[in-house]
Amino acid sequence: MRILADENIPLVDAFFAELGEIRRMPGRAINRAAVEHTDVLLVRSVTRVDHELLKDSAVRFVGTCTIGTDHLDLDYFEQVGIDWASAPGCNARGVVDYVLGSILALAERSGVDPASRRYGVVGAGEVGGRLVEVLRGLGWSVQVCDPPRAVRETGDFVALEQLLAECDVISLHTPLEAEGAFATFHLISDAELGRLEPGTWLINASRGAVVDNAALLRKLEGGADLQVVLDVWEGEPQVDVELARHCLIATPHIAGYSLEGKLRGTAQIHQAFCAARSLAPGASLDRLMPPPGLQGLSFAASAEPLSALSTLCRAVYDPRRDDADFRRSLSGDEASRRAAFDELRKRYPVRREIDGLQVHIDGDNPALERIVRALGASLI
Ligand SMILES: NC(=O)c1ccc[n+]([C@@H]2O[C@H](COP(=O)([O-])OP(=O)(O)OC[C@H]3O[C@@H](n4cnc5c(N)ncnc54)[C@H](O)[C@@H]3O)[C@@H](O)[C@H]2O)c1
Ligand SMILES: O=C(O)[C@H](O)[C@H](O)COP(=O)(O)O
Repeated sequence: MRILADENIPLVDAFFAELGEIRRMPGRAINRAAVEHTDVLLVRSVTRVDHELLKDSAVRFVGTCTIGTDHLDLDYFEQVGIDWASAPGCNARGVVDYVLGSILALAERSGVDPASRRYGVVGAGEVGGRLVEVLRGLGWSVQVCDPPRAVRETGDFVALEQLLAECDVISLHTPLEAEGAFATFHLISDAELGRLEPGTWLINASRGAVVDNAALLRKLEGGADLQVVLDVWEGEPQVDVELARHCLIATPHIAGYSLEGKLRGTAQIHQAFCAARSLAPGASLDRLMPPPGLQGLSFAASAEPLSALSTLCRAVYDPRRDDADFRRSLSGDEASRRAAFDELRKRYPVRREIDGLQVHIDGDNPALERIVRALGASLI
């Protein structure tokens, strides 16, 4: 079997070497010539996989080691009988950690208690659903907008208009859908931005085009009292430098880049491939996941809960480091900025997930215990 893999997929050898011969390429360079003699194509989000790419190829399985599938033409796969798989939820926790870190940075910057804010989560699937659980676990007020779920389930869902008007922290976690009853392309544009109260925080770690970037820039240049965190951009790897400069946190699509998230992505695709071909999976992630460098933290019983929350989150991951690296790259010309966007992602440092922490509290501190549980960390 001939396997072509994006060079940024970790552990490809461990999971796929016994299944066939592996070639690697930069994801953006994968083209028709490269896939011509390929049976299995393993990609990340930067490779558009459609009729144009696959029409003369031997590809019969496409695996994307990502949550998002907006780069795949799934209708075409269906039409021509190409098996495919994505990795639902693989890096959802990493995105939650990114959003938590961003909220703490916004709170510190504005001198506001994050517990006093009203949170609005738009899209409550793998990522948004976990985020809602963590925020509610912390005892914070959360509204959820998810129209597709609202038609299927009974639950406490609100309309987007209500959420935008009533919440002062908005976090977007929808898929990017260009068409259909629940289309999300430019879900947040002039009208929606106009509904936001002064002092709102807006976070987008879903897909760039869920927010109309030009409308957002107009709003910010008009002096709107709006604090913005963007991990994803319309037209990546090209980024609107002015928009990035107006953001409190700007990062190159790394919200989900925890080590666990990346390795789970490969493992899930391996499992899906084996299931599609009725093969027994030959490798298991349990044996391949390295232990985290930071394993535990210890607090005195007198620890102030909110400051302990910051300590816990930032000990593992602080998105301001990624913001600083990205911001430095914005001073170059367009070609160097595009290259830097990809390079920062390719050379991304090892980052672990907050729920892998073990926390000891030296005595009784129920408020801090609640925080530890809400984060999904273990109390020892
Ligand atoms: N920045 C990153 O590194 C990163 C990492 C992982 C995922 N993502 C992106 O995050 C987004 C969410 O991923 P996920 O795994 O939670 O997806 P998911 O499919 O599990 O959940 C998406 C949720 O959005 C809801 N939804 C759909 N249309 C909607 C609409 N118009 N309004 C409100 N809700 C709507 C769906 O019903 C679903 O519950 C995707 O765009 C994904 O590509 C980004
Ligand atoms: O969809 C996803 O899983 C994420 O957006 C993922 O982090 C994208 O990373 P990439 O495939 O671009 O490396």
